[in-house]
Amino acid sequence: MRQNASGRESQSSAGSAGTALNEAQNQAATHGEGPLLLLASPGSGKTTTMLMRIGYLIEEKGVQASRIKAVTFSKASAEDMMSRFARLFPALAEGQRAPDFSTIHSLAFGIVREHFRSRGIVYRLIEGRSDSARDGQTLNEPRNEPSKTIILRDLYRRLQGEYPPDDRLEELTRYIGFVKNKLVPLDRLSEVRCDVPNAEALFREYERYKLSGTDALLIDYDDMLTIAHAALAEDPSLRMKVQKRYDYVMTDESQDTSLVQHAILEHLVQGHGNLWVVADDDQSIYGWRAAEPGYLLDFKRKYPAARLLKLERNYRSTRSIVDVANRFIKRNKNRYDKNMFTERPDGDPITITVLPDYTFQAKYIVEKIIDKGRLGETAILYRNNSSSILLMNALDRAGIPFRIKDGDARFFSHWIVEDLLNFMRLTFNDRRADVLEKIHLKFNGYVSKRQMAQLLELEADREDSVFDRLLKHVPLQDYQVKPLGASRDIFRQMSGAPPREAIRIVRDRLGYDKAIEKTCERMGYRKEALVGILNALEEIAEPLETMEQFAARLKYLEARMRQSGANKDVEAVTLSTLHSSKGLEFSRVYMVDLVEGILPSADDARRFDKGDSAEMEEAARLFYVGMTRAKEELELLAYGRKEGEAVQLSRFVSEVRELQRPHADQPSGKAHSTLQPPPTPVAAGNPNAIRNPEALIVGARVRHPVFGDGEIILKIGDSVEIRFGQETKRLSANICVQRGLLEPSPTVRAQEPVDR
Ligand SMILES: Nc1ncnc2c1ncn2[C@@H]1O[C@H](COP(=O)(O)OP(=O)(O)OP(=O)(O)O)[C@@H](O)[C@H]1O
Repeated sequence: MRQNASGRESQSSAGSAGTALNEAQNQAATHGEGPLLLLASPGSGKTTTMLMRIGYLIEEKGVQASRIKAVTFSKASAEDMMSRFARLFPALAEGQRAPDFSTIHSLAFGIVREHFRSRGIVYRLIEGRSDSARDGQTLNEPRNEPSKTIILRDLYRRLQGEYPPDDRLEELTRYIGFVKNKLVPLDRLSEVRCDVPNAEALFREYERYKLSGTDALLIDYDDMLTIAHAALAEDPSLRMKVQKRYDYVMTDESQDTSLVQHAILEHLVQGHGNLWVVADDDQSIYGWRAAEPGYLLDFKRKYPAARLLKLERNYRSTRSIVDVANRFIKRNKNRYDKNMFTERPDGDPITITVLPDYTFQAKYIVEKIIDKGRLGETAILYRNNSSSILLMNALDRAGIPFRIKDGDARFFSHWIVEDLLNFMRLTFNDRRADVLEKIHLKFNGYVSKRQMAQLLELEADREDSVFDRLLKHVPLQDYQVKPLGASRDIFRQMSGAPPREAIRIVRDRLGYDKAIEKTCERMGYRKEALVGILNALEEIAEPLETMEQFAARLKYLEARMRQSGANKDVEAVTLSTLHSSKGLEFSRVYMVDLVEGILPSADDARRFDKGDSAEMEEAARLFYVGMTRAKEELELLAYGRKEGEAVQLSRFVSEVRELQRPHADQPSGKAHSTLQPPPTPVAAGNPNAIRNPEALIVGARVRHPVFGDGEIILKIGDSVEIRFGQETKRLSANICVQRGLLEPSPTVRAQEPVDR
């Protein structure tokens, strides 16, 4: 490096890249032979250091680029590294001289191919997910690429008698990957937790199918790893051949490397031990996918000669963010101790905003974004993909360009969405038995499968509705007659209703909510998730006048989600899950839905209460990853109510609030374990008073001591217009807040409105 942090001239020529490394970076980049573990805090320049090391090895040590293997976490980061390397060392990045950046999967696949070739094994790859897999599509249909989704769906149906819903299929896929990545022996499968009934049997069936399903051996992405590992272990000539290929092996994001991946890397460096590993155990967020951060804690045992270095200086964020994030993560117990610090200025404190109700969140963010601008420097981060739906709906309505990182469009093909559209279809034409067939078990009157089959056999009558045909021609139970007659009338009344009203009628009067509840009991689904989908649909329907508009809006949003990478060249807000935000940085970050049950999840909390803190610590790390994406401004958003029920502020937000108080506890503070989810806090004076002017957002219902209950209809700067009955008042937001003049109206009062 041209110059290190201590000002000494260094021998390394990586300085040709013009970057002055600090002392720790410099030591790591110019490390000689043997294993090294570099523990790096967020924003501490680990990628920069890794690239500089490659430059150093080539320029200073005369190592041929092709003898260096740099393993990255994803294909996108391999590409990103290559382009960053090309910027730092343009002369070294061309043609044959370029170093070899790739994912561990691509490395493993190369080994697998060699192994299969030498044994004459014919194989076909199973591709990951197929969005086009629908009920009825089976394994027997010819396809170019076998799809893992279709294979698993079909095996599931064969074993369980019905198709799995998407989330169950996803859980099954995760389980299979987990077992492989953890190298779980077949006789210990039962020790791996999985919420899918008969997961173990399904796993075995899947393995059997891959061996016997077609003319060739089928392998999926996880198999690449296990097969490469086994081949290296069992075939000395292959192992030696692969070992001879690289003199230096480097891995990035190693906190998320799994056991089988570590094992492959071990084979690779067995001869020379030149393994250079960079990791941040505090950013390990893929435990559920079998990442093995514990391996890092054990690194010294595995490689007793290993050198251990730390990069603790954060170049990204202001001191306010770095200090709080550092003390926050120190509450985790299972970690290497690090002390992240920064030389950057203080900046603004982290903002904590608790809105009265979930429904205000998207509107609130939209207002903030309009107010603050700098779209390209803004990110909204969330725990679950489902959060993106209402955010994108609101941003789109406000005409704010956005891009979604790794968007997930499955919401739009969820069976709940299909159900609602079918209910609406039946209001257009209540003679369609084919539409009734899709929902006949889901509303009052409950038409059995047998009755439905009888109805379908009847000749379609031009005049009669499906209900009249049922009542006239199909034998019914006595108790069905009245509700089916009533349902016919309700469907007729619904015809032409605005979509939001129609959804409410389906839910309340046709008894869809009750049917959902029963399905949840029968199938073990999470009711909150399904109700959340219904509420999101209501929100999308809110301003629309017709059901056609509603269907078109859903189509539009789905298309928008599918082109998630759109707006690449436009100044656009980034929407991302916390997981996908790793490695990114933005001037301004909003973290949303920070309530108990989401982050941490109900499952994290349950296990934690039983004394198992692993998941809770991973949830804290995920929160930490989110916080450390922000360069200047970080706002944490929560609310007091969701889906009509009170919710509690995330314990992580309470911890941040506590850490921001003057003289908050210092290093080593409390473990997350000592903090219970807090009771919703109250303000001084009028305990219900709204204390943050930003909570006064359009649509919020408030109560004033003189004017009574009202609704905010306009807000421009400090001025808020509130409609109280027939009268509209224009008030100063700041004065109202300072004097505690407004509180949420009683429908939402139970919760604290806003806190900072
Ligand atoms: N020695 C240095 N002097 C000045 N700036 C630096 C130095 N090292 C890194 N940086 C800057 O710090 C920022 C973060 O660097 P980099 O992207 O390499 O971090 P990272 O450790 O990979 O981050 P994360 O793990 O959070 O994704 C970049 O803008 C980089 O240019």
